[in-house]
Amino acid sequence: MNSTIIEMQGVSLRYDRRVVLNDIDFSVRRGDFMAITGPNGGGKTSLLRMMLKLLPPTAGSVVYRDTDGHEVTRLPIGYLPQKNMVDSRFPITVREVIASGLLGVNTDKASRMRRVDDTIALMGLCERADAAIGELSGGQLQRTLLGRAMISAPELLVLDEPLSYIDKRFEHQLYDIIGQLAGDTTIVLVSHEMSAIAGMANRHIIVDHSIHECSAHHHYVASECDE
Ligand SMILES: Nc1ncnc2c1ncn2[C@@H]1O[C@H](COP(=O)(O)OP(=O)(O)OP(=O)(O)O)[C@@H](O)[C@H]1O
Repeated sequence: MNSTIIEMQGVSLRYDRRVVLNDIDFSVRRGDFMAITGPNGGGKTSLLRMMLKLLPPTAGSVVYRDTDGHEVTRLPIGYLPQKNMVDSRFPITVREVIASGLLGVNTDKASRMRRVDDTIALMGLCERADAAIGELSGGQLQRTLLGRAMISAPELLVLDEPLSYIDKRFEHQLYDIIGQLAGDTTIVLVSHEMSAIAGMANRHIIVDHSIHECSAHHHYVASECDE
């Protein structure tokens, strides 16, 4: 089995003359739990968006590989974007948002509805299931989007700041959920609060216009991370 799922080669991203990411060579392997941190504006979200092929790099290539090592155009990916990238004025309910994570997944209606109900319960949203997303608190919206990202049990889960707006009680539940997925699901997670979640990851990355891979200990002290 080929373990590389995403391969980035010579990837750069520029806006006009401003270099956001410079000549990155980087692979995600199947089963990795990759924790990414770094300063504001360092390029973390841009890196994720290029990994997801939502943003084309200025130079270089992003390639997806199947388990035989063949290049494929698509992968089953669940994505939790940063909350500020979601338009909460859109007239759609919690249940509909979570169910939209199953679009393109081939299941019958009964099991689809069961999965939606189970995910709503897992995210602690039973009482808000039929609320419009514009009526939710920040944490409830975050849990709704997390439910959408996870409901299809994707091969790769990309989470941009999953802890933002989340209260302490759900934070611990989230660690349990992610802990259960880790190993079977490849996880790429961006967070500024690395304390608890970094301990669960097997790879630790600092993104500051380039990529530094470190030991877990060094994750807390970016300046020690020079290779
Ligand atoms: N569409 C755009 N046009 C111009 N510049 C952009 C655009 N999108 C992002 N940038 C710039 O690219 C840089 C990297 O942004 P990015 O959101 O990737 O950083 P980040 O590491 O995720 O930051 P944060 O920790 O604040 O979330 C920033 O300087 C940002 O202003």
